[in-house]
Amino acid sequence: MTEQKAASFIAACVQMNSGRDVAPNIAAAGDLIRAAHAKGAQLVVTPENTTLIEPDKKASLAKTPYEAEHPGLAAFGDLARDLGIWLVIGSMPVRAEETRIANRQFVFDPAGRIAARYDKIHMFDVDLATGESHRESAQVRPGHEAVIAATPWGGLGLTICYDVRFAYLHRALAQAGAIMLTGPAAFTVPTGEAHWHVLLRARAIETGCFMFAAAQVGTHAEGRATYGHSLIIDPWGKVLADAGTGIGVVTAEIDTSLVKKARHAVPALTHDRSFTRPAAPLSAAGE
Ligand SMILES: O=C(O)CNC(=O)[C@H](CS)NC(=O)CCC(=O)C(=O)O
Repeated sequence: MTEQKAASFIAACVQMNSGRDVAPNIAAAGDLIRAAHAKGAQLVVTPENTTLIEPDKKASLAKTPYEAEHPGLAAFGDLARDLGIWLVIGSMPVRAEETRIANRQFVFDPAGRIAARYDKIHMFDVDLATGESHRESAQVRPGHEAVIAATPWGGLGLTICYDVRFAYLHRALAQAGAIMLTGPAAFTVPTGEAHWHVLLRARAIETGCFMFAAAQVGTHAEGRATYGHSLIIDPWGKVLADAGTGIGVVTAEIDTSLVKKARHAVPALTHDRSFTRPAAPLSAAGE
């Protein structure tokens, strides 16, 4: 894959507050995607779980059809085609097997075809000090494959939410040809306040990639809250857009020549060294 193609374009992140019913979420996302297109966006990214945030696991399974029957597929494919844009649905949960779902990202090309799919690899299984607990792996079948979509502007590496904490995934994507990364999310408020900006900026800086991180925001069903602050970041780590805590759309002009510039200035992506894993800490007494 060549590193640079068409030089410059407008990208957008949609920030939304998805609820527990699929149809209104598809409609709300559609309105925001149209608003992004009206601002000139040629690539639009929506948050994790765009089509459903249903805390009840039984209900969530029941509301999550297999991909072929999911109304979001047709709706978003048609929308991408009607607007003539590259559309990334940050994730749309789909049934993967009888009792498990996949947290799947879809890239639609301007003809409305699926250009790429990615299943979230890292599962958010945590117990926060605030009492908030998540066991994503109880219902989600994790992915095993890193994916890069080919766009007219260059490779777009796909990640989802908690993946942002795993630098090696982003590094692998960049080393395999990504010059841009997606990082759609439904981040918690406490981890967002402490970690969101710094994690995303670090991934952009380490990889010399643009980062498009569209986020869920506000209060969802059963009091679940998400952090918002959708970000567009350049390869030097500069925040080009921050959506704050409202529902809406942010855009930024993406000058892909900045990728080469950042990687030329600091070629860390090509400076990997191999080393043996540490066997164990050295004893306090010393050797
Ligand atoms: O819960 C749902 O309804 C849908 N799933 C999500 O929102 C996902 C998995 S639980 N959220 C995250 O990965 C947050 C990561 C995060 O907040 C962090 O890494 O700090």
